[in-house]
Amino acid sequence: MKLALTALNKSYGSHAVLAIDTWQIPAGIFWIQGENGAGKSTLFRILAGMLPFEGTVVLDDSIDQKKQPILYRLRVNIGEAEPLYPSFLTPADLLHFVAEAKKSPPGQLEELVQALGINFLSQPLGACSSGMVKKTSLALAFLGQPGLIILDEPLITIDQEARSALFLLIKKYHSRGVSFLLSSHQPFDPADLPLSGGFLLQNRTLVPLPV
Ligand SMILES: Nc1ncnc2c1ncn2[C@@H]1O[C@H](COP(=O)(O)OP(=O)(O)OP(=O)(O)O)[C@@H](O)[C@H]1O
Repeated sequence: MKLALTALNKSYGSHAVLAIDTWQIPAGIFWIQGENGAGKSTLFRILAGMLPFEGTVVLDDSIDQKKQPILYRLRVNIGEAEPLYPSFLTPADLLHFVAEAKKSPPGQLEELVQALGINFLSQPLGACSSGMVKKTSLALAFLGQPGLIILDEPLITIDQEARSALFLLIKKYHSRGVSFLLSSHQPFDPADLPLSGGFLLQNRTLVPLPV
């Protein structure tokens, strides 16, 4: 997987949030850091195809998000920092819907449910704790056959067991060729996760950081 951005600009009204001339990452696991309000979630939502922006985002030198939106969205998944879902839906409803939309291979959904300890499949999300909702969102982010999985603050609200399960899943999918973009205000322990590189989002652009 290779991701390349060119002349990417994003503003909310008159508030400019991102101005990235060029940025490229090869396959790997990358940590994006930045202060509160630096624009990490905005960048992640743009990369996931959820927000309009100026510029180009291209995967593997060939899949342009704006020109091949369906193919692009099959290859890029996101787990949002603070996911919000309709309260009447259950984790099972969401997981089955997304599994179908993302062309999930047989057995994948069950494997993710088991790995993340989602033993509340039929409980409406409105009655789930924030950690339960977050675990559901993390399972959703792995569904299908993505080349890139973006996880915005994946560690918030989940317990130690789920955190270990998540690190194992990231390593397993990475060994199959999936790349990851992660944000976290807490550092990742190299014993938990082998990072390929890091970037700081500052002054609306991305600066490489030593890992
Ligand atoms: N929908 C929106 N409308 C207007 N401004 C927004 C919107 N979403 C984000 N912003 C602004 O864009 C800037 C970047 O926000 P963003 O959520 O991308 O930052 P972040 O780096 O993810 O922050 P945090 O670490 O606090 O989660 C902030 O100044 C924020 O107020």
